[in-house]
Amino acid sequence: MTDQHQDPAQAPAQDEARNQQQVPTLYEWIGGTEALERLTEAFYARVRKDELLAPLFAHMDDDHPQHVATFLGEVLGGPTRYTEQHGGYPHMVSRHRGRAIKPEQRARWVELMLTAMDEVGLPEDAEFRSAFVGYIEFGSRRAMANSQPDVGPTRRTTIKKWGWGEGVPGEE
Ligand code: HEM
Repeated sequence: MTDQHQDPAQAPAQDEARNQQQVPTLYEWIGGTEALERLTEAFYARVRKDELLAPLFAHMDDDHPQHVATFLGEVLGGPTRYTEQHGGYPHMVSRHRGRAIKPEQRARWVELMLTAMDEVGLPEDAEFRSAFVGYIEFGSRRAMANSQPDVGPTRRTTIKKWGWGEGVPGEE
């Protein structure tokens, strides 16, 4: 059936589906793996020099920033490489377990991440920043909770995806 002959009752739903397909993922919007790796390199360079955070990360591998970039890429709707090649969600949780992250360390982690976002020139539109910062806030609070002594096993086994939420590009 051509567009000319489509049932008018179905047209709004089809328009909506078409519009939704045009909305890029946060992964595409940020600039893909290359942008995420720039972000995590700049971020962990700051972490290494930070008095509150450096002790927590004293033993991280050189490829830690790259692994976190891969994880974030999957969260933001990019390739599912962290799940396929790096142990997925359970591995990420296991790396936070038992570290007893303190509230002031989490807050500093978020602060340095926001600084690094500006440093590497991530998109500055309100829609992108609010969505990404929303995830950083969410993920850092989950990491802190899962790092506390005596916390039980997590129910989640797969990486949670994050999208635009209420602020989608192109809307006022
Ligand atoms: C959105 C928030 C966060 C995400 C997405 C995240 C992600 C990750 C991932 C993917 C790993 C494992 C990397 C690998 O596979 O090698 C990891 C490890 C780790 N994370 Fe996080 N993390 C977050 C928040 C935090 C916070 C708030 C802290 C502490 C303030 C923290 C401390 C650590 C530490 C200490 C490790 C282990 C480093 C090592 O290998 O020695 N994370 N994180």
